[in-house]
Amino acid sequence: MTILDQIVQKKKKEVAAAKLITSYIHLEEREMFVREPLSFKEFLLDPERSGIIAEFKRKSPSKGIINDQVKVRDVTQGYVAAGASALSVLTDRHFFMGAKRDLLEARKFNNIPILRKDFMIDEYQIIEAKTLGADVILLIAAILTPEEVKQFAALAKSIGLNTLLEVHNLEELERSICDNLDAIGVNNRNLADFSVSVDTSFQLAGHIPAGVLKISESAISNTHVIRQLKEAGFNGFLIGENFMRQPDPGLAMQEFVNELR
Ligand SMILES: O=C(O)c1ccccc1NCC(=O)[C@H](O)[C@H](O)COP(=O)(O)O
Repeated sequence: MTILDQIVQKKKKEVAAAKLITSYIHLEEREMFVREPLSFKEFLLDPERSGIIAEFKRKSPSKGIINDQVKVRDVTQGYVAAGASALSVLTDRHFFMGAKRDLLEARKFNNIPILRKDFMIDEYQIIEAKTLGADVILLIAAILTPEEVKQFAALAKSIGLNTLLEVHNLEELERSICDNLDAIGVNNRNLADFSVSVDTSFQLAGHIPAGVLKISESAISNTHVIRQLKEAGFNGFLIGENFMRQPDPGLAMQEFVNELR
């Protein structure tokens, strides 16, 4: 491909993103849109932090209500004080009792990367994620074609967002790997039948290419597993229910992190 072809290709992407931005963003949301997202890698690889991506999750399809008595501000600030490397905030309302305003609220009071935890199936949601103050988007291989993963990751990169690709098996991993991924997360929960096994992470660890962060997601409930996952090369650990089940999730995380040290 000639330089001119490359310039034109890049320009097409830039223009496509610009068109989406102007058609999707209301004036008052533009301020957030121009905010420079934080680097997922920088925070996850910071040895002073725990490696934990702490999730705000009121409810889930597999467990029903987990905790609907706590406030986003209290929980997320508690997580940050306990040494979280990043936050994860569910924005799906119907299945998780999440809300877009939860993400806005978490952004307002915290200065570490925030993952918009949702089911991204359209470019619109990626643009929207940035207007809500997210730094990282989630692409779930099980619900996207390889072309969509590639296209969405490229769009995210073009507007400065980090991308976490979530896989559950080798087939999903191999078919979905592409450029512009910052992290690959192995979900220990089978989203089809909700069964959980951390062995899924150990099985896929060696197949994740160097240069992207390795994240283990779901069903992590003790520090022993984290030590084993670290030995297997994982840089990040997404934890929701284990903390959210407690009346003070931030305090629960602080005790967990103390045990990890
Ligand atoms: O958690 C669920 O029941 C669930 C069901 C269907 C799709 C996604 C689901 N969870 C999203 C997640 O990935 C988890 O919230 C996240 O990894 C934290 O898991 P956990 O520590 O087990 O709460």
